[in-house]
Amino acid sequence: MGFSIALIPGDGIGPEIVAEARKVLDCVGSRYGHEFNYTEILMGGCSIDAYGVPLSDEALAVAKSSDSVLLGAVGGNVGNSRWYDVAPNLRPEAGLLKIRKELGLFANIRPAYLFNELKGACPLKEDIIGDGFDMVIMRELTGGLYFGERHTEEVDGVMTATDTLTYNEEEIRRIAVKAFDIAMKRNKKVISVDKANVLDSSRLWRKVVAEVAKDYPEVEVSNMLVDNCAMQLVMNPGQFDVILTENMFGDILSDEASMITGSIGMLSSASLGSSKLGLYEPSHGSAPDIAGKNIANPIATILSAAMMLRYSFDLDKEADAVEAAVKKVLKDGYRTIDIMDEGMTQVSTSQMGDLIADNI
Ligand SMILES: NC(=O)c1ccc[n+]([C@@H]2O[C@H](COP(=O)([O-])OP(=O)(O)OC[C@H]3O[C@@H](n4cnc5c(N)ncnc54)[C@H](O)[C@@H]3O)[C@@H](O)[C@H]2O)c1
Ligand SMILES: CC(C)[C@H](C(=O)O)[C@@H](O)C(=O)O
Ligand SMILES: [Mg+2]
Repeated sequence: MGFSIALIPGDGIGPEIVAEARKVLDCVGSRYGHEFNYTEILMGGCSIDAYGVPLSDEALAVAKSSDSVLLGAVGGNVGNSRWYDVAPNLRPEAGLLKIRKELGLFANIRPAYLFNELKGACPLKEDIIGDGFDMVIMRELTGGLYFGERHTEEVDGVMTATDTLTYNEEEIRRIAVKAFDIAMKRNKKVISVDKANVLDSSRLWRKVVAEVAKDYPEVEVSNMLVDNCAMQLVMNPGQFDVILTENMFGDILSDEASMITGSIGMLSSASLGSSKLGLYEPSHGSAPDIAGKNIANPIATILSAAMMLRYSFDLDKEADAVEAAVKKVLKDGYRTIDIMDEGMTQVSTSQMGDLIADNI
């Protein structure tokens, strides 16, 4: 079968890791008889340099008309880059927020899974990790602080900046439904994470989640405050199956969870809406500190491509093949530097991509 993929390499390590995911997809294509047609588009700093905007209308139109979108990462060194000395909607990250909003991708699924082979790269003690770590963060992606009204102004001679956090019950309901649906396919346990001791939006969040829970009597549901959750993740990670949370809490907690899997270079993600069109990207950023060195871990992007096969194209056995190839390569002892451990063989970004592709 043929599938169209909008490919967004982006900035920093983006082009390096996307090239490896494409290599793996091409192997899947020839092994299983599918044709993946790529159209490369610019987003982020590279688009600002070329067109003066982080995402052009033309690029957005290509993404909208594709079967799926695969992204590396966008952005540069925030404290030290010409891309950030401008209005917020002209910064590299604005392109990412725009594509998420325009494509209606309100559900960001971030699976945090510790491969047995990487237990040595996990910073937690063995007795804390126990049998392993396998959970999903269901992060709301098109609401909250990222999309609220904001401005900076001088008030009584003092510079004052404002961001607003708004959720309506429809936005909460649709992401809660996604979380409960995924829990039904897993261990039937949802922990909804909020800050209901302080925020009105979190109080509404709790109320709506409780309503949705009534439709899923088999799912065990509880609430947890976000600060406690940050602590519980490192103290007792095994208690989590599905975390359901709002946009910014999910952003922060997913970076934390990634380290339990060994490295942020292991955490894949899928951003979905109500159609088959999804955006697939690693959870990490453009890593300017290691860009251009061929040392970045491409596995998060490769596993994101596997999620694309599964969710956007319904190619389950092909997705299984990619995940199995990643596991085999780790089992054979190959590691990029971020997950390197004693007695293992260190490989580059492109060597890791070759090894995974060879194992499809
Ligand atoms: N989806 C995205 O496009 C996305 C996501 C997060 C951050 N960003 C952007 O990326 C830029 C850099 O942000 P940051 O430095 O805070 O976060 P980052 O995730 O880019 O990097 C954090 C640390 O993790 C390391 N790292 C990240 N990915 C890695 C990989 N695949 N293999 C090995 N090591 C890896 C980096 O070297 C760095 O030390 C910022 O402009 C930020 O806005 C973009
Ligand atoms: C770059 C930034 C806008 C983005 C986010 O916060 O959503 C990133 O950190 C992520 O996790 O995808
Ligand atoms: Mg993030």
